[in-house]
Amino acid sequence: MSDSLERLYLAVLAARDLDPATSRTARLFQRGPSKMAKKLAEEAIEVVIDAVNGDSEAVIRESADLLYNLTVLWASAGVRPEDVWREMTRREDMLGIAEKLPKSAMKLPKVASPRVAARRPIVALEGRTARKRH
Ligand SMILES: N=c1c2ncn([C@@H]3O[C@H](COP(=O)(O)OP(=O)(O)OP(=O)(O)O)[C@@H](O)[C@H]3O)c2ncn1[C@@H]1O[C@H](COP(=O)(O)O)[C@@H](O)[C@H]1O
Repeated sequence: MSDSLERLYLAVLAARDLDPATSRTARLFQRGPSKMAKKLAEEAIEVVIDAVNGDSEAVIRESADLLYNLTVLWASAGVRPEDVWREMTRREDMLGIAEKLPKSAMKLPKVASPRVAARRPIVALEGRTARKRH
């Protein structure tokens, strides 16, 4: 999926300078971040409504529109897809462990490389009772 989004992002960047009369993307850039944000919010609401209605086909279509409008907003905000993937990896490294660790074990190592510092130490779990002692 990230390949598709990255290709779309590059297409959006390329379309930014096209004629707004023929390019929706160029028109969105011409109208600015508030219009982009409005479209993104509209798409998010359409996804929600279709999901609540159990219309999975519509959820698929509106999700593609949502992702399109998201990449346009990323481009406008100077955010690249790889910036988002990096943050998702950071969370995957941390939250995947943090959900199981008792709070006392979540002290970051004092000195470490940025990537290691971002990871919480892995400790042997003593089962769910470990949480109750805090
Ligand atoms: N991936 C998309 C893409 N997905 C969705 N959309 C447009 O976004 C619309 C969905 O938003 P809306 O539901 O608000 O559409 P709408 O209600 O018809 O439009 P408005 O009345 O709200 O303006 C769709 O109808 C499409 O027209 C897209 N428009 C362009 N792209 C890609 O963006 C690149 C640049 O294309 P242009 O913008 O056409 O230059 C190309 O790679 C395109 O494939």
